[in-house]
Amino acid sequence: MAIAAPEQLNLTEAPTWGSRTVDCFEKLEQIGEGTYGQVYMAKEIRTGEIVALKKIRMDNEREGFPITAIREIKILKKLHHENVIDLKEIVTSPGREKDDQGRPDGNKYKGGIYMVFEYMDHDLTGLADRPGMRFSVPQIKCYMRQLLTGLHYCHVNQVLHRDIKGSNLLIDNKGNLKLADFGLARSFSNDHNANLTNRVITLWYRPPELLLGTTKYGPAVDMWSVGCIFAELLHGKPIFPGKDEPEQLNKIFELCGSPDEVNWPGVSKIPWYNNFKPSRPLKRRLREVFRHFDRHALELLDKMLTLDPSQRISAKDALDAEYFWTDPLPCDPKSLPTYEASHEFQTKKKRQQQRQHEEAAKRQKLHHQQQHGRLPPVQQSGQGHTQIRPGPNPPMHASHPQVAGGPSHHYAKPHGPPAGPGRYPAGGNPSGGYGHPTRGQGGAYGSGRYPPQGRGTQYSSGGMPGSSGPRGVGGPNYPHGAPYGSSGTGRGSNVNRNQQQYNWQQ
Ligand SMILES: Nc1ncnc2c1ncn2[C@@H]1O[C@H](COP(=O)(O)OP(=O)(O)OP(=O)(O)O)[C@@H](O)[C@H]1O
Repeated sequence: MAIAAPEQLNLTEAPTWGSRTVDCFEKLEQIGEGTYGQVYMAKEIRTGEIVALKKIRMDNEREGFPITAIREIKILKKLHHENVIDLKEIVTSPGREKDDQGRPDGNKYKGGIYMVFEYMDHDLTGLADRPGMRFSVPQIKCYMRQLLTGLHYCHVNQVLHRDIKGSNLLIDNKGNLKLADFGLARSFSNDHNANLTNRVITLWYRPPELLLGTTKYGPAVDMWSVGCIFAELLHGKPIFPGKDEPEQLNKIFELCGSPDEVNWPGVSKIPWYNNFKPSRPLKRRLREVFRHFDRHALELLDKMLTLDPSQRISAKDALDAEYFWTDPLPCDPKSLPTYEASHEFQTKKKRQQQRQHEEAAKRQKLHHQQQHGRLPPVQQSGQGHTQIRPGPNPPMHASHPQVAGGPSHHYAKPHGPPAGPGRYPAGGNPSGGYGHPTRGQGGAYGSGRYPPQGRGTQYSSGGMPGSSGPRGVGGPNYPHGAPYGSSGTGRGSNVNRNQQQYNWQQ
C-alpha cells in the first residue's frame, strides 16, 4: 500500500503504521503513567472509536528511540490473540506538542511517537483497588484462565513477557483479560543458552532464580509471577512484598523453604546462591500457611511457586489443572459485572487526593488544638509534629525512592509502597504476613501495595554482587537441567480439553 498523506486514508484499509498523526485522535484523559511514557484514553475523530494512546517517552534524545519501545512494537506486531493486547498502529506528532485541551504546549516542538492500542476499561490492580471490591471464585478462575491462555500463547510463540503484574493485566467491561506492556518482553530460544538480563520483573513478582542471579532462564520466570498474582487474588494482598532484593528472597524462602541441591538440583551453582542462601534450613510452609484455600487452588499454587524453575508448572499444564475443571467452574467472561473504569493510575490518584484531604483536615484540627489546647506550647508543637505525619512509611530501598505526596508528583510512577492508610483490607497484616484473608477464601483480591519496579532496578551496594550494568550478563553459566516445566506427562483427555478451549495454532 502506498503511503497516504496523513488524514487522507481510505478507511477500509488499515493505515500504514506511522503514516498518521496523533491529530487523528482526541485525547480524553490520562489513564496511565508508565516508566516509558503516559497513557491516554482517546477517541479517533473520524470513527469515534475509543483507544488507548501510549506516548513513547523520548526524554533522552541522545539514546535515540527507546529499545523497550522497539521491542514492544516488534513483539506485539507478531502476537495476535484474544488475551494479548492489540497494537493497532503507530502515530506520530511531528510538530508542536499539544496539551490535554488541544492547546499548543509551551515550547515543546519535539516530535512524539504513540502506540495506539485497543482501549481496556481496567487493569487488575485498579479494579481490585476499588472500595468494597470482591471477586468471586468463578471470576478468579475466569481471569486466571485467560491470563494463562494469553501467556501460553506467548510462550508457544517464544516470547517471554518478563513483567507480569496486576497493572499489566488489562480487563474490559466484557470480562476479557489481556496481557499488556511488552516493554520488557523478548524472544527466547528453547535451549535457554543465551545470557539474558536478570534485572527484569517487578520485584514482588520476581522469581528466585532471577534474584539469585541466573542469566539463563525461560518461560518459568513468567509462571512464578502468575503464581504470585494467583495467590494475591486468593489471599487479598501481595504475598511477597519485599522492599529490596535480599528481603524479597527471604520472604520467598520463608514461605517456599530454602533451596538446596535436593529440591533444586544445580542451585548451588547460581551466581549469588552463596550470598543469599538462608543461614539455617527453612521448611516449605506454603500448604500450611494457605491451608484455608480450596484444595485444587492450593495444589496449583504449589506447582506455580515451585523454587526450581525446571519443575515449575508450565502455562499449558496449569490450564489442565483440576482447579479449572471442578465446581465452581470459571464463569463466562460475558457474565461478569461491569464496573466504572478503574486503572491503577486513577485509583492511586484518587487515594492521593483523599490523603491530601485528610492531611489538610488533620492540620486544621491541629491548628485548632494549638489555639485552644491546654498543653504547654513546646509539648504541643512536638505532639503536633507526630500528628501531621502521614501513615506508616516503610523504609525504602535506595533504588526505589518513594513517590512524594505533593501535587507535582500526581503523574509520577509509583516506585514503592505508598504511605498512608487504606491499602490493606481491614484486619489485613500490613507487614505482609500470611494471616487468613479477612474476606474469606476465594473472593479476596483486595488492596495491595505498589511494588517497586523491575525496570532499571539497580541492586543496592552491598546487595547483589557483580551487578554493575543494566544487564546482568557474564556470570557463570548456570546449567538448567530439564527443559522448562513438567509437561510431557499430561493426561490425554486434558490435551483435548485444551485443544477445544484454546483455539489457536501452537
Ligand atoms: N490499552 C490500554 N487500555 C487501557 N489502559 C491502558 C492500556 N494500556 C495501558 N493502560 C494503562 O496504563 C498503565 C501503564 O501502561 P503500560 O504498563 O503499558 O506502560 P509502561 O510505561 O510500560 O508501564 P510500567 O512502567 O508500569 O510497566 C497500565 O497499567 C494501564 O492502567
